[in-house]
Amino acid sequence: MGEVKVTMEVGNDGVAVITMCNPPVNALAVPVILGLKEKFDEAVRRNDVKAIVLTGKGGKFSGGFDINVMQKVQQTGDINLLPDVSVELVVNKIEDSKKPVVAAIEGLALGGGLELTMGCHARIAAPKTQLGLPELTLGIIPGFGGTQRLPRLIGLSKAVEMMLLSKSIMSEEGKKLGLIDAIVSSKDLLNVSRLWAIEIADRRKPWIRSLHRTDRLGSLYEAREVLKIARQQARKTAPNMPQHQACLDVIEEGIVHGGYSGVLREAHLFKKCVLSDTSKGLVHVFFAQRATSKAPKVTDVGIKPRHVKKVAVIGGGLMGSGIATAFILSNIYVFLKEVNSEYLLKGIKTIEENVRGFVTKGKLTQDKAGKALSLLKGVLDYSEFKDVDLVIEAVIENIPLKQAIFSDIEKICPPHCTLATNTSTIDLNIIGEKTHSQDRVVGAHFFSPAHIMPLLEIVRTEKTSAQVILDLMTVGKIIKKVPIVVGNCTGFAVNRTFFPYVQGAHLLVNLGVDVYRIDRVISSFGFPMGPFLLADVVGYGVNLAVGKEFRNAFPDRTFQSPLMELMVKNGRNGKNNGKGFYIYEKGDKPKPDLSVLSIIEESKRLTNIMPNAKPIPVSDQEIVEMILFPVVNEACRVLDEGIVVRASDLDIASVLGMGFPSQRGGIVFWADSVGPKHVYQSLKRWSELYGNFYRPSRYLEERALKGMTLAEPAFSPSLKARL
Ligand SMILES: C[C@H](O)CC(=O)SCCNC(=O)CCNC(=O)[C@H](O)C(C)(C)COP(=O)(O)OP(=O)(O)OC[C@H]1O[C@@H](n2cnc3c(N)ncnc32)[C@H](O)[C@@H]1OP(=O)(O)O
Repeated sequence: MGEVKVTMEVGNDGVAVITMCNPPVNALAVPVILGLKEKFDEAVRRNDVKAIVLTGKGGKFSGGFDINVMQKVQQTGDINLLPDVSVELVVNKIEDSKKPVVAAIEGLALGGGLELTMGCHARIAAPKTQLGLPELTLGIIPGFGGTQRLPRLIGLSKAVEMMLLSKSIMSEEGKKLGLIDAIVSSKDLLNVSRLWAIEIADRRKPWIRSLHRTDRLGSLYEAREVLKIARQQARKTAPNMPQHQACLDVIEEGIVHGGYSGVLREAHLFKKCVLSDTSKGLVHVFFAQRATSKAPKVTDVGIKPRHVKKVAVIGGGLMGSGIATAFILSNIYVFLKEVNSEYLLKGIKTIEENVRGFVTKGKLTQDKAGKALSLLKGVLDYSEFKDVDLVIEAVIENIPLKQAIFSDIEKICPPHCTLATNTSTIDLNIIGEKTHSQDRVVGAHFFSPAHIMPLLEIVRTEKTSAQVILDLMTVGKIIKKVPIVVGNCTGFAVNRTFFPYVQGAHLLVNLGVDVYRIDRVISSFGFPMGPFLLADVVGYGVNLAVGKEFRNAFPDRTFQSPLMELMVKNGRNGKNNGKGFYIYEKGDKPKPDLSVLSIIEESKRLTNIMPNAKPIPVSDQEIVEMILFPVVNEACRVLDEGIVVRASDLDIASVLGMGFPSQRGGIVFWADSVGPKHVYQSLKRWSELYGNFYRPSRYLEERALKGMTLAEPAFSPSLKARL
């Protein structure tokens, strides 16, 4: 922390170079902001300073305002912890300075970082510098004048797109758009910036205050049209994210009443957004995601990850081909193994389609797609396995088959090779039982579709070595996944925690609640879709198999719903045979298929759990709680058993693996904001009415009664104090 500072050096040319230093990304922590104010004052005061250059140390300009400060404000409610930057620093000390200021930008300028540069009178950047205003992903709006200056520099449409989609651009594009005045090599960056600053001072280059510009804004009519369309789109794509509308409001204020007025309104709404629940949730997710890269006894024991150059994937089904796609897209060689050429060709075709999908969506160039596919080789035997670094088995869930594969690969692969399985249900100790390499056996549980879903659950047994886990975590990040390290149990951390989600939905249906209402309520809570539409999309086979697994593992707390079996018996298997809870017509939203109601009636007759044979009355909130509190309850058991190392890993798992709304911060964070006591008391009441499925766990009960949060570690000081 001693390195957090702002320095100033004045050269013989009369240029003061002000440098921000707060490794690794020069986040604008409070001391940096105070340091900037002080140095700008000094530079303006000093007679030997003619012009100013603002830059960041270590090859990075700045990653933006320090998100830790925002979290502190959220935890304490003390808004005064936020320093006044937008007016006091950016307008008064930089933009309205008597001396010209040039930003010398390298590496990245994000959020508040980019906003500082836009207050300067010119921006010079190194090639491939990342520029963006990603604030909306944190539930806030840009707060250092970005909503006003970006549209004035690059035009309203592009600025709105960059802010609303939190889309960064590279300096090359920035130059074309007018955000960057010149691109020069990193080596020349400071020199060119100094000269540029002097030239402005000498009036040989224009002295431009971005906030005063209007030439890129277009007419008021045009601006209103752009904003109207953006508002409509945001309502559709980000219905639960109030910061999107707030951002557009603030932009409009500036267009109608002038930039300075916009800056003031922005500062006001920025503070409001910081204190919003949406931002609390999203800021939590930001830190929770970063925390996943630290695994105790793995990342803190001084070992270094080994390079994974070649990977073998066994099984070219949906999972195997998705996994192979993820690797080749990140420049890693993949051997895809199948048992016969028919299956192999099918697997390769799926991979080609996956890759083409990225090209169609504009996420990959044709060139890169070709390069990726050239890294794939289909094989029918193990001969290529002799020099692979990682094998991922992704065959059907069959114990003897998996055991046989693991004994084979143990013999053929080199001794350093990691032996991973993508099983989602089978105990890893059983899979590795027939090998002598249990220290190399690990779970690499991807989520379907594996080339798209960002979560990777790394499952360790008591025998898995730290090196193997570290290697998998590292390669996981290379293929752009977020790896969470978890322990071995039925369903591991993610499926196990979310198992009661489906169960709760089925219990409610059998208690008389309408399936379509359940789906509606769950999507308005923020899930991408409700549990029944999800079942349709995934197919009922998965649902039934997983259900059986959990019934066996946790017979005391599973609810036996006959509904899925009845659906299958009636020839229904969801979207893939066009017969599910919904009707699927091309180009249309799925519509309820009311002919399903008779099947639901039969299920209710069979379970016969409705009190007095009448549907139970429930509010929308109760629907959410009766489905999600059992998930919280299972999360508590997972925490209690130490299956995850920290509660926030389950938050990330729920957001990235299960579609839990990120603005609610993840399943445990949400439960803590609702209050463990309320969760506990509700479950207790329902367990008396509807049985064991709702029985509160020991962990939940203890924390609710002690007034603790679910997230705090068992050994936290606050627990000790209570003991
Ligand atoms: C008023 C203003 O408008 C409000 C704002 O500016 S809000 C902030 C806007 N900025 C952002 O959202 C950027 C967030 N950061 C990122 O996206 C990425 O960290 C990055 C692209 C800057 C760098 O990525 P990468 O090189 O992979 O490094 P990464 O591991 O993510 O980050 C390195 C460290 O910097 C920290 N960090 C990055 N940006 C930070 C920020 N703005 N504040 C505080 N810490 C930050 C990370 O938490 C991480 O810390 P850790 O090692 O202790 O976990």
